[in-house]
Amino acid sequence: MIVNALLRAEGISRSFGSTPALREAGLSVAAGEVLAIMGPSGSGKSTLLHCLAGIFTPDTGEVWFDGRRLDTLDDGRRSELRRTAFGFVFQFGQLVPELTVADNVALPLLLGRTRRKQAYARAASWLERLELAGLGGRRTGELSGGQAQRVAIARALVTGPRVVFADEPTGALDSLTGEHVMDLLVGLAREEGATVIVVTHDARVAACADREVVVRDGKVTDPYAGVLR
Ligand SMILES: Nc1ncnc2c1ncn2[C@@H]1O[C@H](COP(=O)(O)OP(=O)(O)OP(=O)(O)O)[C@@H](O)[C@H]1O
Repeated sequence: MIVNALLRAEGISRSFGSTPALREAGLSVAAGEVLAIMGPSGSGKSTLLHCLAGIFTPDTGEVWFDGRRLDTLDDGRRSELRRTAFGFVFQFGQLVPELTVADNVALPLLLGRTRRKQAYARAASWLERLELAGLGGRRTGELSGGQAQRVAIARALVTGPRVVFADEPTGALDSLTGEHVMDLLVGLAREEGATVIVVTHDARVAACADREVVVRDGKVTDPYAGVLR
């Protein structure tokens, strides 16, 4: 197993009503690792991601982040941890349409009480890194799918997160655009030393990862497959 894992799930189970989504799933993720979670539709990938990120709490089992139990933190502490240590990229619908691109990227910093001027300066620098310079004043509805996903990546990375959670980040994009978006996400996260956990159906997306695990029937089939350390 991974010694000193940054993030670890141990025997986590979670049901929705009578539907079991996770059945004693286990997974360890090392700091700086880029991990792909694959598996059939309905196998429990998103539920696992949400439990690792503290969005859902498992019914049983434990989740540890950086040596601390995450699943037993109260809602306020878990949302603070999500805001400060984690970044999120979803398939779509994550940007606030009433706000401009720059507002969307600056938002997590403003919520964390960074001063306005500094927040917008950092947002502008991240927009540039994501090849979006000049688009800061646009409304998100005026963007292409690939541009919107790059804005979402800028927003996920602007706070300097330890872990970026991505759920089908290229699911709504054509394959060439998806590849470009993935290259930017993985490249920039590596530059920043962030860990990336990406749920995907796409083998080309998984190929960007250091390691790939498969979820089947609510379990990680071989949680240490491909572990090098
Ligand atoms: N909010 C929910 N309410 C009820 N059932 C849910 C909910 N979320 C997930 N489930 C059920 O839990 C199981 C696992 O779902 P999950 O979304 O984790 O799978 P997945 O592998 O991510 O699927 P997909 O690849 O299709 O997105 C499925 O049977 C699903 O129907």
